[in-house]
Amino acid sequence: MNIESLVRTIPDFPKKGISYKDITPLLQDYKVMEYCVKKFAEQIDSPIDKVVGIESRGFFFATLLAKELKAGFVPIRKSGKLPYNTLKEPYDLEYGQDELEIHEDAILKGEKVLIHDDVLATGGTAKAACNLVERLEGEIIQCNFLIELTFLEGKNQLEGKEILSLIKY
Ligand SMILES: O=P(O)(O)OC[C@H]1O[C@H](OP(=O)(O)OP(=O)(O)O)[C@H](O)[C@@H]1O
Ligand SMILES: Nc1ncnc2[nH]cnc12
Repeated sequence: MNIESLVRTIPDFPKKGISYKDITPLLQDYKVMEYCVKKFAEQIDSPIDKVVGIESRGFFFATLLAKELKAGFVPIRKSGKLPYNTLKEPYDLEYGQDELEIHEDAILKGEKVLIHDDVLATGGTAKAACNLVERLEGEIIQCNFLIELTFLEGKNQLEGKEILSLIKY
């Protein structure tokens, strides 16, 4: 299946100079979503306790993947959205700055964690997510992404982590 053809590139969104990868066409077909979930799942060879999805586009596949892997789902959200006690991590992204949060009881010490997001760009977001999981003493088994913008070298931020991306630009 050619999933790359279902990613739409929007020039100068949300800021001039950014070539935005829009995954919404890919989400419109449940067979494509099934295919992606299968592709992710077949490259995870140890049991997973929690799949962590990063707000907001990371949530789409993280919940599907959690169900497929018979794991729990944990949201990492942007500042001020989670209602209970949280841990916070500031981060930089390709077009700005923000802060991510996780509930303090979302991951138990030693739990095996898969981190998912739609896009790995500069890696700031994924790195902050890894820091949050590791502060809760979760063990990160893999970080996976639908899309990796290799020219931004986000992988360098995730040294020592297993990384999987279905589509690379
Ligand atoms: O590797 P980085 O340079 O950190 O960028 C990747 C992040 O940027 C996008 O999220 P965005 O902050 O645009 O939020 P959204 O998912 O809510 O649209 C994307 O979904 C990743 O989370
Ligand atoms: N170019 C891009 N397209 C979509 N999401 C992104 N997140 C960071 N950079 C992005």
